[in-house]
Amino acid sequence: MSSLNVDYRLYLVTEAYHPDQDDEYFRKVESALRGGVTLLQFREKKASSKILYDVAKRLKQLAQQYEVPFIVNDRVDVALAVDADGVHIGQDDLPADFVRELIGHDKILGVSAATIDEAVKAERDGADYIGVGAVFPTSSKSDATVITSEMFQAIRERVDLPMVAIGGITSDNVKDLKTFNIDGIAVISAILNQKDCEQAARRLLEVQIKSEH
Ligand SMILES: Cc1ncc(COP(=O)(O)OP(=O)(O)O)c(N)n1
Ligand SMILES: Cc1nc(C(=O)O)sc1CCOP(=O)(O)O
Ligand SMILES: [Mg+2]
Repeated sequence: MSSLNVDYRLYLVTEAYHPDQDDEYFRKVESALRGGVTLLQFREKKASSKILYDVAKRLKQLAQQYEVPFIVNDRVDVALAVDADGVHIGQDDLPADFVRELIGHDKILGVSAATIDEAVKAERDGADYIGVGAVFPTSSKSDATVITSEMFQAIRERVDLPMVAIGGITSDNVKDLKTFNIDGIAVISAILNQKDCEQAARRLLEVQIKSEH
């Protein structure tokens, strides 16, 4: 586990970089950062390694400008190449204990968990946080399965790590998560599919704060 103090409240996960919409992609991410995103994940499933490297370098620079940690999804090589602040891996990616060895203890390691066993193992393997979902149906990840609120609660009770909820979260349904004692939410479409990403991010932060009371 790293000793970094991370603010997990609003975790933006990126999607679908297209070179012909390069300006729009970075404009949206920067707008969201202005709106108060606290953590940024580069998630790109289809691009070449060269594009991943170039885009990751630019996103890392943006994140640094807004003093937000920069995490790379899946690709430990890309994370190391751009000296990202951390890596997020799932159950089909490299094993978490091995990734922890590769990245060392000064980097953030996030692991996806949808069961108690996965969450307990993630903690044992050195994860700094777990991403738990999908909490609602989502069209942003084709193989995401919605977990029950009982499972979510059971994971919360068994694991001491910071817990980020993901999947189908919007400013309308985020209040339904308030009983789960989460440390933050991770979203793609609730920010990036909105016209005004800055406003969308602000609103998500506001609703979270309101639903704490
Ligand atoms: C914060 C966060 N939580 C979960 C995931 C999902 O990771 P994974 O299960 O590896 O699926 P892909 O995102 O790689 O398709 C995540 N990316 N971020
Ligand atoms: C990347 C990801 N992982 C999930 C999981 O359940 O592990 S759901 C998901 C997609 C999140 O996108 P949106 O906020 O648009 O629903
Ligand atoms: Mg993955």
